[in-house]
Amino acid sequence: MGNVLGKVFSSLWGGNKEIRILILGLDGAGKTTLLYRLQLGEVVSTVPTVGFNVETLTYKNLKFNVWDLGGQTSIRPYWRCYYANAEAVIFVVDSTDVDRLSTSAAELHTMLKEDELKDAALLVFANKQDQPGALTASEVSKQLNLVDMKDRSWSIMACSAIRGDGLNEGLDWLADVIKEEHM
Ligand SMILES: Nc1nc2c(ncn2[C@@H]2O[C@H](COP(=O)(O)OP(=O)(O)OP(=O)(O)O)[C@@H](O)[C@H]2O)c(=O)[nH]1
Ligand SMILES: [Mg+2]
Repeated sequence: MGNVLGKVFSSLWGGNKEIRILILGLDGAGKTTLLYRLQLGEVVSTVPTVGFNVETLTYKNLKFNVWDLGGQTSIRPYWRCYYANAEAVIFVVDSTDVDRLSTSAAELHTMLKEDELKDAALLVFANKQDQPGALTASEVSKQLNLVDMKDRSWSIMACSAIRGDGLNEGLDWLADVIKEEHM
């Protein structure tokens, strides 16, 4: 029964349409760790991403095509090559990297000014909550000026890509927003 309903709803939302999602954020924020934690359910060892990783994730009947882009300063200018048709951005922040929160905020707001992303939902992950000294989600939210953001669906979630906490809560929010926009 659940399966039948699932299929009905799945066709209502465009069936197997892949939903393009970008994972962005500064180098070392934990984007690649997060991607593979979500896809494989385990922690992989990573090296700094030069270029991108792309994986398909099925979550709550939605098929996400997830692009994890390298975050080093020299490759951030290439993020914009991937903006077209992105339905959502997952922006990852290292909550212990207090010195670079202003850089993170600047990159976030530069990105959000782009016309191609004007309708994209934004999920911020305040990552590395397993570390001592990690700022809370509300402290990160304040530093990123998220409350000033009008005309966009956004949310922030505290998480640890290593431990896995908070990830499903974040994706639940994203799946609900995407389903609302598709109905
Ligand atoms: N303690 C802790 N470490 C984490 C967490 N997530 C990622 N890391 C570590 O942070 C480092 C960088 O993680 P990556 O996933 O490679 O970071 P990235 O954002 O993909 O970096 P770039 O590819 O350079 O943009 C690695 O040593 C990860 O193990 C977390 O939740 N907690
Ligand atoms: Mg990476």
